[in-house]
Amino acid sequence: MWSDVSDRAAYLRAAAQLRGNPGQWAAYEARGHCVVLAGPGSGKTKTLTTKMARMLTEDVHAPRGIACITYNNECARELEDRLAALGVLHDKRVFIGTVHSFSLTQIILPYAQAAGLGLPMSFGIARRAEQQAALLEALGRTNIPQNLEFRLNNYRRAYLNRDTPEWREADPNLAALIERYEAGLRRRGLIDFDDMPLLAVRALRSNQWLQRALLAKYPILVVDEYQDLGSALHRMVMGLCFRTGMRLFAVGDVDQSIYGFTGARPDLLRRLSERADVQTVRLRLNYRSGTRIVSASRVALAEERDFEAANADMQGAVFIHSMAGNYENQAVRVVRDLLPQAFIRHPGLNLGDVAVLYPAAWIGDAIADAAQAAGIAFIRTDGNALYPRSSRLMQWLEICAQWCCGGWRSGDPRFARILRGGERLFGESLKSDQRRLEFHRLLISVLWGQRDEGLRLHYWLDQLITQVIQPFGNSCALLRDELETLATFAARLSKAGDQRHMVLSELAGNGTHLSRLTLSTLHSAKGREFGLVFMFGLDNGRLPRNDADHDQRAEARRLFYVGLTRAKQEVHLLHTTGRTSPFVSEIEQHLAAE
Ligand SMILES: Nc1ncnc2c1ncn2[C@@H]1O[C@H](COP(=O)(O)OP(=O)(O)OP(=O)(O)O)[C@@H](O)[C@H]1O
Repeated sequence: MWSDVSDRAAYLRAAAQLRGNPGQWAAYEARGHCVVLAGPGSGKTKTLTTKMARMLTEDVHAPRGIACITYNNECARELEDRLAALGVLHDKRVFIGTVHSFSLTQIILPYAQAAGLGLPMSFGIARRAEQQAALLEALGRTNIPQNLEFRLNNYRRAYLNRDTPEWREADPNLAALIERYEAGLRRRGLIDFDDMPLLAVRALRSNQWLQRALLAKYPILVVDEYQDLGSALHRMVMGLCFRTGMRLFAVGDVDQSIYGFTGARPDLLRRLSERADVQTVRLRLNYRSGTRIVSASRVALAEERDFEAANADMQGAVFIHSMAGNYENQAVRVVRDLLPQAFIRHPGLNLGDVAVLYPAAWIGDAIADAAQAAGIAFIRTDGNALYPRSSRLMQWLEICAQWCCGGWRSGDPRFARILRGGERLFGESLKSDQRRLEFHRLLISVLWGQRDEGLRLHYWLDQLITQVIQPFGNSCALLRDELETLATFAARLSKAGDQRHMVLSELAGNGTHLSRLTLSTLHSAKGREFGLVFMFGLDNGRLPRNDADHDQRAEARRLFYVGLTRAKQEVHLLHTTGRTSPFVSEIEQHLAAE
């Protein structure tokens, strides 16, 4: 949670930059519902954060606040960082998080009983093993067929209203299985991840007073990356904003929709922007990328768009590399040749300005191994990362580590931020003032006593786990998954673990991206920007996949577009010789014709 704007000058300075762009300024000045629909690098996030800082100062007065919903915890962290840079401080006035966490913390936990959701007084969030046990029971089998969980969850997301005939008619067997599965979870006193938005929508639909209670708390709803958020959020927006009176400020880009496979519906954003009671703003200028990268991205998208680079003097460059050998051989070439050559062209950049992006996490293993062998520090943000980047507990530990590695002296991060983050995580067990005080006391004493960046991470973490995390976290139902993630990571740090040599500064560095090469899937790179981008593994059969149908091929094309548009100065498209992705071939033809 965040709060007051401590430094008005910071957001006013940011606003002065928007003034030169009529679209951004119109969005900044909008008083009613407003949707910003614009391409990559056009300043959607910049406009959103600056406007949020302004609305918190000028439009919404304490104790009321603003709820801001975004796609995942990584995007939420990006927004938190950008807001912090605008002087927006932490407290209870602002919610920033995913649809799931909004549903859980703002609707289900406070109102489950009053809203008649049929949940027990005390319920927990199902761990993976518990979900599987409930599903096996519902199936009456000993194994779960491949893809079933994926299909089941997509079905739940697609048919929100179970009172309609479609719920049962579209796939009667699946609908019945889901009902048995959910009943099994409830018997165990559990809800799962996908239950969260579903229960929240149900609670809102049948309780007008609940919509008004949320309006009282949050008169403004801000939504980032609208194209990737599914029907549940759209339903909430329809109810809360267009029937109950919350003001909506949403940004998104249909061309960057890359989560259709999880049930995201980009057409919902388009429909929203077509409403007569919504002011729709379109932005044309790309502030991020050089002119050559912008024109290559138009080719990549294969749709008529009028985007232009904001700075015509900045050309940027697009390189295509046909590479022999397997991914391991190719990765060595990236690390040994291409990366050093790029630094010679751009001596002002450092590793933190570079990303290697690839279509799937396993392809990233080759780059990670080559970087490790070459002694290059990197940070992985994909599924094969040291720990899931989406873990709020691990994100909090990263800032605790930063504080111990010098933040205590520089004020970056501030201890108040660590404290509030901790209070949010362990909130369930901090109900009394005395308990909260005890938490503050223990946390400061453990962190203060371990201010040494060379400290073995295993030792540092062990102190924190035994003295703070276990005493305050073990009784928190909402932390069960997170504690499992932490235990897995801690095991890797132990004497027999593959990460036993890790020191504190490495965990701190994981949270900053500074001076580290970023390794990421194309999906996880959404919303980010880098000076130099290497897109690795762009082979036919991988992007798009061999078995892709029409829609999947279109989504693969958008994914390619998202990757390409992360780059400011240079983008490198790398593919295996003889297996060029058709998307790369199109760019090749475009470059040849230039
Ligand atoms: N009016 C402006 N003047 C100068 N720089 C700007 C302006 N608007 C945006 N920028 C800069 O352009 C870059 C891209 O902005 P931002 O990340 O907000 O774009 P976005 O539309 O959210 O991009 P994407 O959809 O690709 O994630 C940032 O470095 C931002 O600071």
